Amino acid sequence: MTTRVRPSNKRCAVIGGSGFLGRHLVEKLLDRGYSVSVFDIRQSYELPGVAFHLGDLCDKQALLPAMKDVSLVFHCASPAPASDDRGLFERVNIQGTRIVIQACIEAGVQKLVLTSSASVVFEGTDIKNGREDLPYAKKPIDYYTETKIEQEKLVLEACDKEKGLLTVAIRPHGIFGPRDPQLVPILVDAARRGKMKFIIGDGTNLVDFTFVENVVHGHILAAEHLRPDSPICGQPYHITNDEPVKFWDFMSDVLVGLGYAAPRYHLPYALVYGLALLLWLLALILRPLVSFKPTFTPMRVALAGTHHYYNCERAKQDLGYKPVVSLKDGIARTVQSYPHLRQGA
Ligand SMILES: NC(=O)C1=CN([C@@H]2O[C@H](COP(=O)(O)OP(=O)(O)OC[C@H]3O[C@@H](n4cnc5c(N)ncnc54)[C@H](OP(=O)(O)O)[C@@H]3O)[C@@H](O)[C@H]2O)C=CC1
Ligand SMILES: CC(C)=CCC[C@@H](C)[C@H]1CC[C@H]2C3=C(CC[C@]12C)[C@@]1(C)CCC(=O)C[C@@H]1CC3
Repeated sequence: MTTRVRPSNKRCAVIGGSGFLGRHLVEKLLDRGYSVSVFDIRQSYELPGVAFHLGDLCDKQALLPAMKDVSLVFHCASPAPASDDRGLFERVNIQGTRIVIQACIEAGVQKLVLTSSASVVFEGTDIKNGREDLPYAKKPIDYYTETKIEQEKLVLEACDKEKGLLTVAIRPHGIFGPRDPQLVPILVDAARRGKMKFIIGDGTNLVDFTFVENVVHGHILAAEHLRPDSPICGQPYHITNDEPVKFWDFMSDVLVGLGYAAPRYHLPYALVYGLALLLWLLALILRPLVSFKPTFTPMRVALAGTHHYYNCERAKQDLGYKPVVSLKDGIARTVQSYPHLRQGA
């Protein structure tokens, strides 16, 4: 007879642990006394107490060693939204997530926490104080979002108390913070190329930007509340800073903090959206001949010119969630962490 070793409650694996959010999560888990295995396609750092397993999450045989004796798995790997590669998103976010679930079951993992996205309900039009019961977007704004929807459904449907795998999904929005390779670098690049002079629309649209440590806090609370008798099993949770801010005020605070001018001139939303759509179509038609990536994509214009903020009451009620870093402090810490992106650096 073989006796199965019961995995320690403090052993976990972070799939995507080399990425922006993943690394912050790993650091906090270590602080809280967890031992951590990272599974990622690349290794971006070294830390005492972290075992790296490199591979593609679509390969179950590569995944299984990272889950050995692990009771809790965080899945926060995804191709970057900017890659805009439908085949890659489908392979990694949908087929790969099926494989992650199978591997969890085979390895005897008890809890799976998925990093989903609040954008799974966003169709490019206003969302004000959206709750988790909004329907999934019927027309998602891009392939990334389309596959994040399928990914979330797969993970939540896999929650099965009988089989012993409990699942939950965290839906963050607009994650920012030190080491983010997307938001601040894209913004600074646009500013340096003189493209941050304009405000799309009237500049009053409210959006959630969430400091990375609050997102990490939400993930750990979800993991620690995930028990067979808990109402959170198989549910999605919005995790935000709970301080919706005008999109263009946030952009201005970051730009001014780094020594760049704030955007000043207004452009009508419909005009910019129309132009972005035209450019996108042109890039699609010309793809066999030339490859160019416009800065203004319809998706980015929609994100920059509409309201999209979410209610996180459910996380407060069920997880005891409360942001641990305010928006003001989050922006200050972020700005301070990018000395190389300052004007003139
Ligand atoms: N950043 C944001 O504002 C938001 C992010 N999210 C979600 O949060 C999660 C983390 O995002 P973020 O930290 O910003 O992203 P990152 O790209 O920084 O991190 C993702 C990590 O996963 C790795 N990865 C990608 N494909 C595979 C694969 N096939 N096998 C193994 N590892 C892989 C990436 O490697 P490589 O870099 O080489 O591709 C990277 O190290 C994602 O699921 C994202 O959808 C949700 C809402 C908002
Ligand atoms: C809350 C949330 C989901 C934020 C999205 C983060 C990014 C998508 C944005 C970060 C920098 C933004 C940006 C633009 C669009 C949205 C971002 C990429 C523009 C391209 C919008 C058009 C411009 O005027 C230039 C902007 C550069 C920065």
